[in-house]
Amino acid sequence: MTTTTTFTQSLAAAWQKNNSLLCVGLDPEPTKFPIHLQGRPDAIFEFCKSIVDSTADLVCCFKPQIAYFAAHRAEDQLEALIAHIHGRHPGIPVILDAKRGDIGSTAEQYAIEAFERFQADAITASPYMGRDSVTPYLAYPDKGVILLCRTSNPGGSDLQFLDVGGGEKLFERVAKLVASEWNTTGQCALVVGATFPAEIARVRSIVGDLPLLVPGIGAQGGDIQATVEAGKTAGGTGLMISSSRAILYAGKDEGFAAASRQVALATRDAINRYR
Ligand SMILES: O=C(O)c1cc(=O)[nH]c(=O)n1[C@@H]1O[C@H](COP(=O)(O)O)[C@@H](O)[C@H]1O
Repeated sequence: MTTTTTFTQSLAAAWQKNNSLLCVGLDPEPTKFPIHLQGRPDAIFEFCKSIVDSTADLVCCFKPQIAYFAAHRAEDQLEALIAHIHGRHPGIPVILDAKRGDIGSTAEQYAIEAFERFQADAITASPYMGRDSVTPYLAYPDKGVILLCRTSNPGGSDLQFLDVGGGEKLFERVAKLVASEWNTTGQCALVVGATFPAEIARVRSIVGDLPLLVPGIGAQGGDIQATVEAGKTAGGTGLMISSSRAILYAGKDEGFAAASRQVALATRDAINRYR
């Protein structure tokens, strides 16, 4: 009998192996690439591959954002990049950040795209179309489904802070629903922005040890100490703290990947100080 490693298990193993709660976000913007890569047809793949290879021992996961590839007709480079991560850095899970959300029949296609075409280990999705819109992703028992709860952007409050009754806010209802009713198979996680540490603490108090994807440190200015102290589990894990631009564009010339490594190392260590 073959046993498959689930996203949750891979994540837990990577937290331990690399002693890291850092997620490097792969949001490639060709205009920000070093000159020697610009104009190359495979520039997006080469840029991301260099970042991946120079940071893989420092992270608990990678998170490519699909729009940065699709906008440049570079889905084939995303496919190649995920295959490269799996081949060269086995055990490091890949989250496809796609923030999908649609009726079940369409979500089935999104699931095929994420898990069969791109071979991602987890996907980000919106919870707002309800349980049946998430079921097609949960049909892949080894994959993770990371649902938006309290996003890092200022406008996240427009809807997520609405009172849904008795003083309960919408993001709290999402946290409760996902942790108690949707996570029957242990595949779910939530997105909570680093820009709102009080809400990270609130979500942690609702969801037990559920993994939290926490973007918003680095370019968006989230505080690392406040984020870790609010979100860590009793065991000092439970978090995928994601940073994209601050790591990707740390350097400008041929030594860009080494510069990214330095920032990733400093960020991982800063996170570890508060675990
Ligand atoms: O799901 C996400 O990853 C996400 C959720 C959220 O609330 N805020 C947020 O910034 N993100 C993503 O996280 C990344 C943040 O990038 P940086 O601000 O450059 O670190 C982008 O790819 C966003 O799309």
